[in-house]
Amino acid sequence: MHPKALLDACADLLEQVLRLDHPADAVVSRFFREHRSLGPRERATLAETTYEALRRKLYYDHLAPSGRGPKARRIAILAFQGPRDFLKSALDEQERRWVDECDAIDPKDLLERHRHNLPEWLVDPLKAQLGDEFWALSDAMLQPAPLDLRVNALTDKREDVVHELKLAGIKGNPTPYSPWGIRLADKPALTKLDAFARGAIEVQDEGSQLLALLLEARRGEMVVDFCAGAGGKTLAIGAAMRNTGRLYAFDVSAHRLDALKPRLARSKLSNVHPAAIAHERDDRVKRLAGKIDRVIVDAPCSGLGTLRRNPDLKWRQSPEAVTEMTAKQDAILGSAARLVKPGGRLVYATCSLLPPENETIAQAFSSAHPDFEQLPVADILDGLKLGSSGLTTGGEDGRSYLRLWPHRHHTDGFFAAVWRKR
Ligand SMILES: C[S@@+](CC[C@H](N)C(=O)[O-])C[C@H]1O[C@@H](n2cnc3c(N)ncnc32)[C@H](O)[C@@H]1O
Repeated sequence: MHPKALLDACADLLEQVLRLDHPADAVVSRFFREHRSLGPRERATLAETTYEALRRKLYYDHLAPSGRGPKARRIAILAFQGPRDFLKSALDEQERRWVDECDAIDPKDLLERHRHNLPEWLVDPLKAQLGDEFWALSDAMLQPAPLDLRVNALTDKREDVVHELKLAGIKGNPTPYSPWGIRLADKPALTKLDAFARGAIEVQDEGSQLLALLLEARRGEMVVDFCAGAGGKTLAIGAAMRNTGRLYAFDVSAHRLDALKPRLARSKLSNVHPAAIAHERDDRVKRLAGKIDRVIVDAPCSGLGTLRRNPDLKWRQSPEAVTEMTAKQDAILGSAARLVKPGGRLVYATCSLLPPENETIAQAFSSAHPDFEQLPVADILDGLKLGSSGLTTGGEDGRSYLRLWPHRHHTDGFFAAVWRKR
């Protein structure tokens, strides 16, 4: 594609994405469906430029007025993810000079907001938790996330899959925390690989794998994944159960559960039972009350731990939406807890970085449910021989909750709390 045409396409796509009225990934997918002739490299440039524009939106909004032409084109030029020579061949002389001036700006001379590129309402709660480390987090949030895979523990060994990928020209290393994980060096297409087709690998962030591990689901048990979505954790848990017992995958979104089905077919698991529920107090939930060995609530949340992948969330979320979310989280956790039988385990998890969606929900649950004893996450990680150092916070000794941060652990941001029903 001619550089000018690709830059125009970037500007068209950005014009749609920057309205922020739909999730960026949905807008990008629709754009690709409407422009079927785009090749894989062009698609990569379009997607990466879009995500870069969303990541550094405040910075680019600050620079854009000094350029000329439609705003979406100016942002597309500033955020363009491709060789500089290629970009410049799409520009006129004046635009080229402008790009050079912008490239020469020293980040040290910028206002804080143009460096961290976060909305103000998010800055204070993050600084309150991290102090000076806030800058390491905000830098990490401006980078794309690595591509992590989870090896299907039912069918394959991690070292064999690493070797198989290597033979296919794909470099990957075992992840530091999850025994199932492989972190790839690049972002290759995976769907044509035999390992993918036969269900030996799934794309899953290492942090998400750790949440599934915290459930410690065993052979023959009755387990519920209460907010299963497209089943990232369901598939990991089903394999950990060695395809025995019964694993219910509940969700209020039948559409999301539909996306689980092809993954389930590839995985060779036959112990998973997806079921759409109307709400958290659905009759199906009531019928299983007190009968379940382990329940995981991967609650709907602000998603702010995933800003590397979903940078539009920081512009589409608001303090009001977070407050609404916490009421939902509280209600879902309370209902899901009724499923757990005496001696059973309950895991509450989010991919949020905000205490009101995390520690506050967990503490309120503990206070309201004296029949649930909180288990220190660090004890579980140590028991699994995964090592807990630096992964947990809270309680007198900092061992209560799992707290993963992109800049420390190179995973998405995750929280988890665990209880045992007395
Ligand atoms: C964080 S996502 C789950 C991701 C999934 N566990 C995974 O690992 O791929 C949260 C899910 O909760 C679902 N949800 C929202 N409200 C719910 C409710 N009241 N009961 C059950 N699920 C709900 C959403 O549809 C969404 O799929």
